[in-house]
Amino acid sequence: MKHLILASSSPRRSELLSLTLLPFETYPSTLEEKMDLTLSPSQLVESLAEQKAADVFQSHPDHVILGADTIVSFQNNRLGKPKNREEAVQMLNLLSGQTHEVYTGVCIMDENKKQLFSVKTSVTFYTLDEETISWYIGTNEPFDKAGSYGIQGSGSLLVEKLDGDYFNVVGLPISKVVRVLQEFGFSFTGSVTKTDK
Ligand SMILES: Cc1cn([C@H]2C[C@H](O)[C@@H](COP(=O)(O)OP(=O)(O)OP(=O)(O)O)O2)c(=O)[nH]c1=O
Repeated sequence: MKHLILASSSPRRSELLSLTLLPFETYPSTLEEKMDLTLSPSQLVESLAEQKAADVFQSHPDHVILGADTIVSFQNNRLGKPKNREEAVQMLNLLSGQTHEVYTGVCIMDENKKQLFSVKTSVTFYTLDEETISWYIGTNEPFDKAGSYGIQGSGSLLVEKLDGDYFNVVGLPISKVVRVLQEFGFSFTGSVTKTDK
């Protein structure tokens, strides 16, 4: 059985992949992410996920590599991580009272094959006044997250409703991921011994 590598520095992705109970190592890619605005949101996240996986595959060609990328898409805007407080304020104002889409692209590859897919989740925000936005930025949550919020943290207070896979918003659509990992020989159902009560 080949070893699995998560090509990511995201603690959330690591936690979500741990839910499978599969052993894996983590090697973040050093790729500098560029937003190619000629691509659709799903093409963009798939392309970035593929670049991250391919980057780590170069130094670990005998492993199965999983790369992922998450962006927030609202109308013609593609929102990654904010560079500073001003950008975070802008993004949260843009998303206030609106429904946006979160796309996560995933690339799983080894020396024989490559699987590329993306998952979309729609998220609706309550209307956010200035005070709420300032309070939320003060939590420091926005700065390492696409769209300037974390649904798994205090960002949950901004969200009115969601349509789709919650874990996709957090950075990895784990139930779809394990099904694709099965095509690479990993069995998540075989990784635990069940005892009947
Ligand atoms: C919208 C949203 C994003 N995010 C996170 C998931 C991703 O970690 C991050 C988007 O940045 P990414 O560039 O997808 O990932 P990353 O830089 O954190 O990690 P790596 O490239 O090494 O894999 O935003 C949340 O944690 N919660 C949310 O609600």
